[in-house]
Amino acid sequence: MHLMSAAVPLPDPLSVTVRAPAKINLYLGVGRVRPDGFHPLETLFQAVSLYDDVTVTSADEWSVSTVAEGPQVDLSGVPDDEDNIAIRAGKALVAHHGVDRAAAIEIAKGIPVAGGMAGGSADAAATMVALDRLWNLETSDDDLLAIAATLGSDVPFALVGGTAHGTGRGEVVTPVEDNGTWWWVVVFDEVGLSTASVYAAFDLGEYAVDDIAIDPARFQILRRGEAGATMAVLVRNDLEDAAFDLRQDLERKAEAILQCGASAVLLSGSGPTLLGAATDAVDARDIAARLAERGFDRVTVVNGPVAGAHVVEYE
Ligand SMILES: C[C@](O)(CO)[C@H](O)COP(=O)(O)OP(=O)(O)OC[C@H]1O[C@@H](n2ccc(N)nc2=O)[C@H](O)[C@@H]1O
Ligand SMILES: Nc1ncnc2c1ncn2[C@@H]1O[C@H](COP(=O)(O)OP(=O)(O)OP(=O)(O)O)[C@@H](O)[C@H]1O
Repeated sequence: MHLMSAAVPLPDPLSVTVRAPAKINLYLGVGRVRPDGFHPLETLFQAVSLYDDVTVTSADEWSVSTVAEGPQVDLSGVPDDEDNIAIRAGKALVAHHGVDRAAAIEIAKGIPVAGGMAGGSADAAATMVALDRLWNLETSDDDLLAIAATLGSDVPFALVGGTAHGTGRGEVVTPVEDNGTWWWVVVFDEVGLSTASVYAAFDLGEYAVDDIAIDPARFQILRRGEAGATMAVLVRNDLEDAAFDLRQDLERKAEAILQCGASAVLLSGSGPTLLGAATDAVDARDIAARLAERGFDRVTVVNGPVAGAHVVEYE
């Protein structure tokens, strides 16, 4: 697996910008909680066309600043200190190489905060790739993936992108053949939902089932690229009932998305973002327009799969 493209044009850039995608879980099977507090997962990740851009510049000390790119992004929950996962990622990379360096990190955030689309994980992945290029660290793919896993369960996938099978607590990522282009109507929420609280509600509701394995038919749908009508057969999210327990309004919202023409509705990761499945781009825009008519003002259209963290600017 090659996360990094081979050629770096110049030795000492002043700044590097890396783009990392949001993710959705087409399938999210969740088992009973493990002794370490995490839940075993069987998941199908898909990277979708909603992004955070992270720019890094060498500096005397670590800093991070964030700007919102779009009305779906409320920055109030984003730390501007060392709690920010981007700084944690930078420090983890530096520690791995045993070098004493720091950087100013600027995040242009298009992925909603605490929306279940792994925006923080995207920032962590983007920061690592950007710093690796800025300082020519030549970190191996395996090392990047290993460091990513220490930062969060979703971070390795943000490096890999595309469509992938996630196992373990989600951090073990294997690319999956996906020949389709999948269109989704994304319905954001005004209030975020904490991932840990949704997993806690999952335990409280005793929602774990014995069989979380992904059946071969789902891999076949992806391989054939049968988007559209088959999406309803493909999607599953075991965290849905737990998220609906915490936020009763989400179930009504999900019904509205179906009434507006989506062939299936799916909670994005731990929510509260909801996804409506569309057959193609035109269908997706029609569904989004109908939702807008019904007063949903935080709606966008995305497609997947798209690339994982990749350099977009090198100065
Ligand atoms: C819901 C998903 O987005 C689906 O991909 C992920 O499982 C969440 O991944 P993440 O946000 O990167 O989560 P982490 O930062 O690793 O963990 C945050 C918290 O979520 C819970 N957690 C996370 C992953 C997992 N497999 N089981 C869990 O129970 C734990 O309470 C953990 O303390
Ligand atoms: N760079 C960052 N961007 C967003 N949130 C961050 C960042 N660094 C730390 N955080 C903290 O992490 C919390 C979760 O952020 P994030 O936006 O990644 O949630 P999420 O999309 O629901 O995650 P996931 O889908 O992986 O469960 C935020 O509420 C915030 O307190």
